[in-house]
Amino acid sequence: MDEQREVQVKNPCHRPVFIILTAVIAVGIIIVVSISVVQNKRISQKYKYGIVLDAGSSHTSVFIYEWPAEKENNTGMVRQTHTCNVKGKGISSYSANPEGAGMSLQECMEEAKQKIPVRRHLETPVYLGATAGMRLLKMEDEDASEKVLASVGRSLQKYPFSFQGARIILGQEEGAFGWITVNYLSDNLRTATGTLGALDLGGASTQITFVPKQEIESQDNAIDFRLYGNDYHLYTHSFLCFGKDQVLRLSLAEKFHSMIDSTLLRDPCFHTGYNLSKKYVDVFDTPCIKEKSASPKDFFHVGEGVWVECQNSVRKVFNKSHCGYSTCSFDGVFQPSVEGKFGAFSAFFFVMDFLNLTSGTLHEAKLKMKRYCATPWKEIVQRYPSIKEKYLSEYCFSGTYILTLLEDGYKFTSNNWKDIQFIKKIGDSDAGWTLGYMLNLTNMIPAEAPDIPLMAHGGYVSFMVLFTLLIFLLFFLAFLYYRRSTRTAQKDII
Ligand SMILES: Nc1ccn([C@@H]2O[C@H](COP(=O)(O)OP(=O)(O)OP(=O)(O)O)[C@@H](O)[C@H]2O)c(=O)n1
Ligand SMILES: [Ca+2]
Repeated sequence: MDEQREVQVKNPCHRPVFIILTAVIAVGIIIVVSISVVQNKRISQKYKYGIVLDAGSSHTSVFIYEWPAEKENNTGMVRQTHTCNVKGKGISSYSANPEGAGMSLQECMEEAKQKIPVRRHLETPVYLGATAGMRLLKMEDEDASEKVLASVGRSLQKYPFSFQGARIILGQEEGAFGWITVNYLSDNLRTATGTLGALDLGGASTQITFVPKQEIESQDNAIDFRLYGNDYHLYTHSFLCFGKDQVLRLSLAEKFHSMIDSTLLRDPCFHTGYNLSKKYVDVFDTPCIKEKSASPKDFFHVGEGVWVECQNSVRKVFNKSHCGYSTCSFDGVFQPSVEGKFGAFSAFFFVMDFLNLTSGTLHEAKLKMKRYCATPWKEIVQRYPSIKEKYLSEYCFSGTYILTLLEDGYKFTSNNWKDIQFIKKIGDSDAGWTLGYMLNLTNMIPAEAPDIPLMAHGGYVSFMVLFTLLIFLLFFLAFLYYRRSTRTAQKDII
């Protein structure tokens, strides 16, 4: 009996060291398995989708966004996977035929059905936001604007997605969501290391949004956000009628008032040799022009190509006569001094990119514009045969308007000109208000910072390798210890 008990006591598996070693190994294996399960969930991740329609004054675009389902609240996770340009003009041009507005969206929405996996259709939200074109139509004919919105709403409801509404967004929203988009895509919101101002130029309105150093004197221009645990106090303004198509009309109307021969409009913002018969209504039929001058049905639009005179004529569009605040941009609108870096997108980019003015100094930009505007129309048409003549004819005017708006309107100078980056996209996604609008409506940007991930991928791999090696070492030590203990026990018995 005594002999048997002695053998049992000496069994090495029952010794404390061995038990501790086995427990450590077991815990180690559990940790390694748990971490690898949690970490590798990422591989089998599912994606979610969202659709935003940007119903602009000149055209409508459909944007499809995608993000990993489990990382909804992490910054930088949403990206644009597809975009479709609706054929034809913007929805506000369908005021006389509202049904046409809804029908115009069909082709792009069919495309969206193909691009988004069928199992995600029902839960995919669809938002339509209309901007300045519809704001102007509402001012002119509220009933027509409601019919157009109802038509696009009916059309979008026919698709298997989750329709969330079609509405005219406010100018402040357009500015603020554009700012959120560029800062989200640049990963500035999580890091809080400074933000990028946003400059958006459309056909019918333009927006400026940034974090100012000065106090915001007008409440209409102030917006507050708390994003990822940081507070932002933004200045924003949307100038209705200051999109480039409306300013062209304003500028032509201004020239009409001082014309001697009302059938001949001489224009320094168009190239020499440009001569086209245009309709008077095409200039004046907009609520942006208050004073309609009595003119004939048609007129000849004749180019003169003189940049300095063009800039003088564009300057007349900015009303600087009154300002009820310490500083104003124009039209009596309060604006603090521009601050920090800016991203300038949509027509700011299209025009400056075409004119090769996205880099260089303000002085160089002016010299290039002078040369470009003085180039005869015949030469311009030959140089750019693939560009539609209507667009081509307007670049001298548009470039001049952009330089004047930025320098005389917003008060950028040759010193901070380099702080303006003309951008189309950041990564895969277009700069514009649509992404910020969707992030806001889906609550995808939390007010407080989300939890930091367990560990970065590099750290995870190193941890797993080291931990596995450690477990092997422990196994080996346990084996050596077991062998030595059994040998000693056998010797003791003998
Ligand atoms: N490749 C392109 C695309 C567009 N445009 C012009 O740029 C202007 C504005 O385009 P966009 O930013 O798309 O304006 P919208 O969103 O339609 O207008 P808004 O924001 O004012 O509603 C329009 O005059 C359009 O003709 C351009 O010159 N070159
Ligand atoms: Ca726009």
